[in-house]
Amino acid sequence: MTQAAPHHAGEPTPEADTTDKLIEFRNVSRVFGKGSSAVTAVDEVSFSVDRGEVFGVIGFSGAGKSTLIRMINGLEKPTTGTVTVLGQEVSRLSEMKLPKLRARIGMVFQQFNLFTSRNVAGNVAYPLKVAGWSRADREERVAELLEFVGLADKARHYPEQLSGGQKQRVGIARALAVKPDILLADESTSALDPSTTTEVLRLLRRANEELGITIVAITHEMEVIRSIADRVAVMDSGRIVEMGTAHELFSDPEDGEGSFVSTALKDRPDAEDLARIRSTSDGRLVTVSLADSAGVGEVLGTAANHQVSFEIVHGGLSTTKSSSYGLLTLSIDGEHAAVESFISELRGVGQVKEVQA
Ligand SMILES: Nc1ncnc2c1ncn2[C@@H]1O[C@H](COP(=O)(O)OP(=O)(O)OP(=O)(O)O)[C@@H](O)[C@H]1O
Repeated sequence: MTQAAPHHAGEPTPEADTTDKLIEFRNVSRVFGKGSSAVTAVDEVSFSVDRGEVFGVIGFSGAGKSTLIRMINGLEKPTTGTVTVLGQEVSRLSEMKLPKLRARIGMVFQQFNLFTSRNVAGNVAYPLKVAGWSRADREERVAELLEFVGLADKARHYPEQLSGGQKQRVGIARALAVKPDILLADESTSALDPSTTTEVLRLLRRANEELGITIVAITHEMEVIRSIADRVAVMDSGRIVEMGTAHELFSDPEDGEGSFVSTALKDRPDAEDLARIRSTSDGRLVTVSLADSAGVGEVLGTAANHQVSFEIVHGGLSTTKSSSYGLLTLSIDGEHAAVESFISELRGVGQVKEVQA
């Protein structure tokens, strides 16, 4: 990346922030402990996040997601490698400069972390007070933010009077208060029920689309990635094992036992499903991965012309932030040659794999 020469030892100038790569990890590892008890929480990770992107990091518990996100705002330091945020190498910033960088990075937490003794307006105003905003400016900004998150009528309520979803909306308003460039969302919906999750995800999406804020969201919930992420990194044992657009990941997940995406999507029938399917149907089983669900209906509609019949025995169609995809398992009945010709037609709309029953 392009970066201006440091103006004195180890501290790049703020003007270095001219790049569209807001965050860059280069060969970053973080090891906790020493010797035989050492744990490599993050292992040789490299990726970058562009301005305006929603970047999701997903993986099983203990994969290293929290450690990774904490390196973005300097709460953790890499053992090796470099983390550059807004043009500045985080671990080289002085105690004086780190708070300035942190002020440009908002954070939303799983447990909301609101001040119970302050009301909603007081919680949202807090970072503005720390940043030295005048009372009049604070009041104006708080009103604007509460309007944005749909809680204008709750300004004088205390956190204990709010639902989980409302508390998280206060958390988001507070994180956005000082107009940061980056929002870090650490399992922001994990404590919420499904309908509240949707409401909070919709708000994060609006923050990205309407305010242009770059978001890094770490989660173990596929739904979060599916509905807001542009690009995704899948972490396993400290490493990034898959990375791509949300669409690539969902429409063509890595096969194999233990692959996070395959397991979470349950995209292919497992042994139990197969036994159930086999007890009711003896057709040829294939899985069709659709990178785009357009066209599949038309092909399925030609089954009768091919003199085959089929049944969708597993999977379905779904959408990501920007597109649709599908993973269908079909049981196809008919003469061998007819089934073959129907399958070759299916290959025109997706990737077809035989399912070994
Ligand atoms: N301060 C620490 N000291 C020692 N080990 C740590 C520390 N922080 C994290 N670890 C270890 O590093 C590994 C990665 O942890 P991390 O919390 O980053 O994973 P995670 O994917 O965020 O998991 P979760 O979703 O459960 O929080 C784990 O094995 C964890 O026990």
